[in-house]
Amino acid sequence: MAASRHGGYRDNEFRDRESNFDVSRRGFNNNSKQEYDKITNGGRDVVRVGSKDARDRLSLKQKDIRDREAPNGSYRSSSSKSDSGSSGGCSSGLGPRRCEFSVKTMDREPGELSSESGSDDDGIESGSQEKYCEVATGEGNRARSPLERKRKFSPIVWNQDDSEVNNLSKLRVVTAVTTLPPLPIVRLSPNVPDRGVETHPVKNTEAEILELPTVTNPPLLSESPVGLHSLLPEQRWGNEQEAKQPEGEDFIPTHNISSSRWASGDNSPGDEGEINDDKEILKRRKLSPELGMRVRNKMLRLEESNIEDFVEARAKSSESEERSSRGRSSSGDYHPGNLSGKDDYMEIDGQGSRSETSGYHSDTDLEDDCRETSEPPVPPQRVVNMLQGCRSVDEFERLNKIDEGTYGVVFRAKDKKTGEIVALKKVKMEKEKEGFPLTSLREINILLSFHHPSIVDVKEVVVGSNLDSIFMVMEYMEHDLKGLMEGMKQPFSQSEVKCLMLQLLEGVKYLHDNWVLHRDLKTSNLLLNNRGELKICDFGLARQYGSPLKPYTHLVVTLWYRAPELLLGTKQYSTAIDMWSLGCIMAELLSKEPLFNGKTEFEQLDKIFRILGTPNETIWPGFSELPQVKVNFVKNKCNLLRKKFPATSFTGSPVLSDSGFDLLNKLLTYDPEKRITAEEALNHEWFREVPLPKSKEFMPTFPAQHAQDRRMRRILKSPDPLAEQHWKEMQQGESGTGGIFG
Ligand SMILES: Nc1ncnc2c1ncn2[C@@H]1O[C@H](COP(=O)(O)OP(=O)(O)OP(=O)(O)O)[C@@H](O)[C@H]1O
Repeated sequence: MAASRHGGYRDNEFRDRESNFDVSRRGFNNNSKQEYDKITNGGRDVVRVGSKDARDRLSLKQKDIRDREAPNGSYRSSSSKSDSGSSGGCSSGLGPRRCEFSVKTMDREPGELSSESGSDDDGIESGSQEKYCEVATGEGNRARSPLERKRKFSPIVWNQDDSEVNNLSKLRVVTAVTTLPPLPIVRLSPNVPDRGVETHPVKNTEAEILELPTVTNPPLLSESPVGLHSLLPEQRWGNEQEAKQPEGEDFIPTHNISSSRWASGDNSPGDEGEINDDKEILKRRKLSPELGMRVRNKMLRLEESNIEDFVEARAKSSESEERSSRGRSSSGDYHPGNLSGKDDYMEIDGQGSRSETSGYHSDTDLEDDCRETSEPPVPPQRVVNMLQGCRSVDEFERLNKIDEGTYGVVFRAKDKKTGEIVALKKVKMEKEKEGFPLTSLREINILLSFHHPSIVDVKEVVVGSNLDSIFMVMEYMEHDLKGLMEGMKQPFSQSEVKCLMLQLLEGVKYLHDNWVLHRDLKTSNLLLNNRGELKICDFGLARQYGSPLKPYTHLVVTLWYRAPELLLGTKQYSTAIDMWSLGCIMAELLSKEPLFNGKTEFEQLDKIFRILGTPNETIWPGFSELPQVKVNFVKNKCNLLRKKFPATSFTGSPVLSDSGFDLLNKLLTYDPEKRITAEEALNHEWFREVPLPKSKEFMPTFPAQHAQDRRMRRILKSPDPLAEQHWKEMQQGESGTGGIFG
């Protein structure tokens, strides 16, 4: 009956299969890929993408299905894809995992998480205050705050084997620099330690002059275990060197060239041994000596900012060591934020509201980055050995422009050598004279460091013929969810939404477990490929967070997906802001329409309050003290969300079971402390009830979107009246520094 439903695929046929699956999922975590596969594949543990047999069987099965579906011409062929790399589903291609948490996901007894919405309809629709409070306060969630819950998971143990955990003093140091490695932080010159470095002025995106240290005297730095001399090509870094460190002695693991994907022998079958000779590098990279030098210098500058961070991290870690040896509690709790020695330090973001648009990058954030080396940085497994040079973008054939965002233009391209189709995100360097955009540095660094099936994979960084252009080479994804839904006649089915939400939650859990807030989760930043895989992209606004909370800008997250605490001006926020966005996304996936589409912050809050009820001090302690609360908002005592998502509908409204509604409510809980966490959401009953989550392999496929359609369509529907004008300006201002990719 639903033969041509936005993909021409018969939903019921597979739903029946899915309902027969034996799903006894007892909690997902990053290490439970098999379980994840099991549930997303309907509990059939034989269907594991990583297994060739399974793939063969799957492809046979799918061929059979395809044959039957052929007339619709839209059933996805997953078997034909090689499933290489991280796109190989959850069970394959994960690469080296640094996220090997020793913290186990809490096992849950069946039935423990039963839906609490019960007869929500009555309570909510009648506007019962009691019922309203029950829903809006997220009573179902345990009272522990997400931060507390996160803090419980000290990152110390994340990357360590049990044997390593035994040595606490070693761990403390390791944590400071290994599991908390650096983002390439541009530091204000006054903070640059006097270690024989000179500074090069670089301006950040906010036109503020910053200075990056350039090493002129490696021997001085070599006093520290993070000696910069070790970054010279003839030196090797990484595990080997770390292993030689005497036990008990502080050591600072540094850039692990041997684990770099650009390092010799790693991912480059043609490279024999490490390339130490600059000329050889240039020859191999086919770059002119001049260009090669410029790439090197440029990249070296980025690398050095990392190094500087290591140096400072080490200083701080020693400081922290000292402090802890003096008066450390014996609890063993260890929080990354404490590394800084700034536990009681609180910066106040003095900047005012500057924009309501998404993608705003605040001074506060920049300053945070400049000053706060205490934050838990990204582990270094995938730190790029930039000394080895980058490939030129000329090695790619431009196919078409996919989209253009605030920070970059995205092209579809083909690797001339391998024929692989990739997405190239060109970093916008409009303000090149002001320095390399910090947002892009963050994005590159995070994406190169993180490796997860639900996070878009950045394969490498390449340079344009002019060094002003830098490109991230990403796996190509056929769609973004925003553009996709705009072209769909009907919204996703519940089982499809479950499949997408599970993948999304896995990705967000991975980020949060690794102390990163995405801060811009929205449907246009969720990519979907024709293998049913969802991946989060656009980490331009992502940042690390730590304990204790620090004030950040509240001007993050596109308006429609922005959490109420941000809209109300809080500057201390955490993972819960991403969870709110997930609630908005879940609702949008179910209904194909944005849930709260305000044009201004006020209107956005107004829309939220009209649907969820106006919060108060009872349901959200601390609410009345939020900066923007003085504004006279609508007083609505009813939560009308259930009306939008009824259990049954004859009017075409998207339906949602009690359990699904419970999850939605918990994601859209006002009080961020009570809002559900990614881990809890992954364990929610909704994912275990019928209809079960659709297997990725059985997700429908969609025709590829036309180049540029994505952005133009979005702009036409944008709530921002200036969006179209901005688009035209962007088009005009496009500078051609990337050759055919200009
Ligand atoms: N790997 C990819 N494969 C295919 N399309 C992609 C890929 N990465 C990004 N895109 C497309 O490009 C768009 C813009 O990418 P991205 O969000 O990373 O850029 P941005 O400049 O940071 O955007 P924004 O203005 O939303 O901040 C995405 O919405 C998506 O449609």
